[in-house]
Amino acid sequence: MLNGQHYIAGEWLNGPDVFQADNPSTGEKLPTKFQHGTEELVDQAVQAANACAEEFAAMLPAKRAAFLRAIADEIDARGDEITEIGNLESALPAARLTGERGRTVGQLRFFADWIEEGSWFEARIETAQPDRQPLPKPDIRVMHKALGPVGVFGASNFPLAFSTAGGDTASALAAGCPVVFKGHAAHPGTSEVVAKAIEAAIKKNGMPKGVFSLIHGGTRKVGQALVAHPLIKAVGFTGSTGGGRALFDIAVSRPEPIPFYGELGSNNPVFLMPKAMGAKAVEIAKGWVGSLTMGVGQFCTNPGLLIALKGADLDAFVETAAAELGQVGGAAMLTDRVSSAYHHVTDAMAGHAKVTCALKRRDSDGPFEGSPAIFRTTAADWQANPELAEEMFGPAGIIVECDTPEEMVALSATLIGQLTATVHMVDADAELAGKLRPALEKCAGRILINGWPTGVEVCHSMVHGGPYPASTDSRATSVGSLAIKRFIRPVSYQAFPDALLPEALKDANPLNIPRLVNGKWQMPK
Ligand SMILES: NC(=O)C1=CN([C@@H]2O[C@H](COP(=O)(O)OP(=O)(O)OC[C@H]3O[C@@H](n4cnc5c(N)ncnc54)[C@H](OP(=O)(O)O)[C@@H]3O)[C@@H](O)[C@H]2O)C=CC1
Ligand SMILES: O=C(O)CCC(=O)C(=O)O
Repeated sequence: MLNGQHYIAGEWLNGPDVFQADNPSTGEKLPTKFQHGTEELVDQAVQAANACAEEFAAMLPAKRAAFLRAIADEIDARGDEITEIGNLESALPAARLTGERGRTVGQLRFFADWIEEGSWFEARIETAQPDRQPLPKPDIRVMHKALGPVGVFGASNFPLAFSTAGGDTASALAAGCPVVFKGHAAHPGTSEVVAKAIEAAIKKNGMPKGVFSLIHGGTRKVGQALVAHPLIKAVGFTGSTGGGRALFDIAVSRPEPIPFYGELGSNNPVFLMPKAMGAKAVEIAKGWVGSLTMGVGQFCTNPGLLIALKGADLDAFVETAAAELGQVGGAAMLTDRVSSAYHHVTDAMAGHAKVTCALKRRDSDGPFEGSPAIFRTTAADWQANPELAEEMFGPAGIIVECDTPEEMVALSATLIGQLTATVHMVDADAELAGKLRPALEKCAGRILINGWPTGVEVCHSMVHGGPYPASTDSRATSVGSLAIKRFIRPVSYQAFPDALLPEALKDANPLNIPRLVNGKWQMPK
């Protein structure tokens, strides 16, 4: 049974007004009335987070790891409830939500293992050389410490893996940062059930109450107040370029600017190499359709921009893709806003003088409907008309036709920041693919060969980010163990007596973690 309340530092609280989530499948309001957030409630949550920030940061990794694992267990224990409400609020099918839950709990357990392993501290020790000439060298040690309370914004398109206990929350808690989570109005019930799982884990593990709060929105002031709050030390965000940029501007304009890690939009260009197209255009087209339509195309990794040589192979590709897409019906998108934005951008594309429409349908008049679409243009027109590079968040792609391989290479050098870039090739395309690599390294966070970018693997070598506008900080990732780096900072300790040092830096290495000692790695016993 949902209560519709905010979860603030261990209490379930009301706000001044209420909102209801939409059921995207019917367009009707769901019954639960959720409380609006306020600036006062944001302050209450952040104050509580700040009050426990030092204790939480100083906790031994094993204790925080047990907490993360308990959250995962509590989410699993509510699996059916989460799938049921998640489906009503997002229209995502049960199988997708079950898979996303697996990714979410897997991510929490992954971070638990990672903080226990200990190399994330990046502990380095340089021992003193009192006799060094001309000056003695002091003992200097460094390790990474939690930044303090972190604000997290849930994404509409991943109600679990990029939401309440999703990647940003998991990496911030792993780092030792209390989290104040701003829920997405598209799935407040899903957020409430997951917050109840976190509440249970807090109680079972004796965590301080301020370590996690969920505050619903209902008004933009909530998110703005969270980013502007003087005690918030960093923000994690997944969403639109416009929303992310507005909040980024607040974060960096504060009297004390803070890091804002926004994972924003991307076209995810895919280069179809000529020899690969000659050998398997139909197979590649089928793969593209699968990736393009996954989750009604509502992935920031959706491959929405294809670049290929014009000719018979490309025509066969488009024919296959259009036929395959003909089998994929339109479906309800996440929100009215997402669906309206999709229709707006695809209508503009279809009406553009420099674009040919290879496929565009509207399968129903439902307010949240989104149907597949394919557009074609030339490389010259694509480059001369920047509006053709606008992200189409949904199951739509634009194919850019090049006259020559040289034109493909030239186009690659004009790409703006991307989460991913993909090359489909066979061995005989290696020379051309090699020429693309420098430009793709420059624009993208992840480069794939013969794969599809949807479905980000949670692992140690993942980068889910990229140069702006794909993200607001190209040095960061929001998925994988490197994500913890966003919420920690290095502190050096000079000439500290052993007893005053944090555990990670004590001579005896009580945490048994890898450390760089006088320039040489010492591995745990
Ligand atoms: N990069 C990605 O992965 C994603 C991109 N998108 C893109 O975003 C579009 C809209 O989807 P949505 O998920 O709602 O993303 P938004 O960016 O609109 O919203 C994300 C979160 O940020 C808040 N927010 C947005 N703008 C502001 C602002 N100016 N001030 C304060 N808070 C703000 C929203 O609050 P509130 O709910 O109150 O508006 C919400 O909590 C999609 O059509 C798609 O283009 C969507 C999902 C993922
Ligand atoms: O492709 C994925 O698995 C993740 C995509 C993503 O981060 C997003 O759509 O927000």
